[in-house]
Amino acid sequence: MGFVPFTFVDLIDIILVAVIMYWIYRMTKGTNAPYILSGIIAVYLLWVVVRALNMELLSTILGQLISVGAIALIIVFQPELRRFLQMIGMRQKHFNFITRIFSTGEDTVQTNVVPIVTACREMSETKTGALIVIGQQSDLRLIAEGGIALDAKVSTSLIKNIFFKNAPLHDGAALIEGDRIVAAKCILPVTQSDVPKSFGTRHRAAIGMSEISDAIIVVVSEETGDISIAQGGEIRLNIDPVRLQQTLQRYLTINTRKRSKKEVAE
Ligand SMILES: Nc1ncnc2c1ncn2[C@@H]1O[C@H](COP(=O)(O)OP(=O)(O)OP(=O)(O)O)[C@@H](O)[C@H]1O
Repeated sequence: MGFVPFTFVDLIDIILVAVIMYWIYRMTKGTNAPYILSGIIAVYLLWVVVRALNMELLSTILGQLISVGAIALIIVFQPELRRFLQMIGMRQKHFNFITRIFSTGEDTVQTNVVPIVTACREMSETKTGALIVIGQQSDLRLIAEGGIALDAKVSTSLIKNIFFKNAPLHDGAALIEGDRIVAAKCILPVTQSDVPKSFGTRHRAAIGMSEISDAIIVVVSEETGDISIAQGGEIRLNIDPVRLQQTLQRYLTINTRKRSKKEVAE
């Protein structure tokens, strides 16, 4: 018996399936979707077996179930599909070839974390609620467009002013890119993952935003004054200002290094 021929197209096929499976894993991490998905796969496998055994009645019933399956999938996985579309919407800024050619390098200005950390420390002391998104490579235009455009230099006073209780812009998130506060009063996507019941919408929005982009989100709790930081779908609760500064600097440095490596490779 000879070997099954393995072509270059088969290799691409396997890589693409692996990438899709990884995406599905990332999008469904922490939700009930994997259980539903395994149920669907079980029904499908049963249908294949039943058909192979020529069991007419069962095969017809399962076949009918599977034919309406596509619509059922869209309904069941609506939150995940939504997150997936948002993820595509917030693709990397440099992914776009045309943008890369015409890029002036302005978007690589490093964020100075010191005024942000000082503002968070002072807001923490006064228990002023805040939600700050620090953008990196993901394109956050959609988020900025949902808020009020600002385009002002990052400063401690301005951040505190935005989140000052009852100030017109205090509700929602402030978006920082490079050294500018791009917008305030932005609405972030709330996570659909399983998070502790004690998490309110501000913390859920921080996690949700970090799931669909590479942004770093800093939260100051209005209830406790605690500072938390969300990145990559994970949230680190109650970190002190010194740790906040170190963590922000580390996240931003990692990304800058990744970027310069990419630029060298290009
Ligand atoms: N999707 C969202 N996008 C942006 N900001 C949001 C969003 N959801 C809630 N917020 C902000 O969070 C505030 C409500 O926070 P809430 O008390 O529900 O959350 P929390 O996580 O318990 O935070 P805290 O510890 O500060 O009370 C809102 O007034 C609004 O400013």
